[in-house]
Amino acid sequence: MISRRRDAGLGILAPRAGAPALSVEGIQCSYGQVQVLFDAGLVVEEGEMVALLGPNGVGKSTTLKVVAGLLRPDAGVVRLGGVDVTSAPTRERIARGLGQVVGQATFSSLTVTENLRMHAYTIEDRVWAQEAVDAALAVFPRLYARRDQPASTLSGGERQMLALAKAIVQDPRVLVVDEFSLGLAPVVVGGLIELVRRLNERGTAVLLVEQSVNVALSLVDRAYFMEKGEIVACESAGDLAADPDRVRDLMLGGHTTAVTA
Ligand SMILES: Nc1ncnc2c1ncn2[C@@H]1O[C@H](COP(=O)(O)OP(=O)(O)OP(=O)(O)O)[C@@H](O)[C@H]1O
Repeated sequence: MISRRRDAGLGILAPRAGAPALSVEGIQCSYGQVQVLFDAGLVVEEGEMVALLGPNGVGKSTTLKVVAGLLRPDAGVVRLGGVDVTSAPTRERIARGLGQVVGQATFSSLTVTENLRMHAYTIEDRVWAQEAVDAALAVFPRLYARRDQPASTLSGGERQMLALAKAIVQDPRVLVVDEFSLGLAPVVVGGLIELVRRLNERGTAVLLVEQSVNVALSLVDRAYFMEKGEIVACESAGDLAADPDRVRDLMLGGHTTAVTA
């Protein structure tokens, strides 16, 4: 099993004791002149698994891109372990324990193994880095069989596996995942879900955007619901599972409920 190893040589401050794994506060974000996030905020505590749900086009993926450092917000703060990373490059976020399965960011001309090695770059101990790559490949026999193929030749499901294998290499403190069930066969989704569950059981906090509400609610502790770029509700998965009508209403939008947690 991979041991925790962080802050490799970047001179990065330790996270604040007791701070959430991830917090997002007051995010405003635009594509050109069009604003899509309005004061969006959420919290993922250490070791927690949380979903971000809502109708199409309300800003869920945009929120994850802001967390991952792929988009710079117009206003607001992103913190990892209590440390403000709003202006930090992706490399620093990874070093602070952020793993991301957002936008399938693989290097398509590099092989599967080379892609994993790229994502082990924050690990100073090169022997340990190789062990981490081997451990990640061991989780996915399909990827192991394709380890010397360019990532461009992988299927959609195999690319999602590679994206999660990257996260295993990084051994993240908090993992953000954007819609891994989209377009994948149920058997592949089942395997990916199991892996995310195992990562979470080992202590990785998870923020999940997922089209399938059933998949999401079977996994998470809490769910935030987003509408038109704002968080409109936050409820426990247990309460939501007992109230399918409320879940349907929240997923259809048109809600004005205040955030309760
Ligand atoms: N690169 C982009 N350029 C311009 N507009 C964009 C871009 N990406 C997303 N948008 C717009 O921003 C809004 C929010 O998109 P986003 O992908 O964050 O929503 P979402 O809630 O994740 O949707 P879905 O559930 O359909 O994936 C949408 O209106 C979308 O059309």
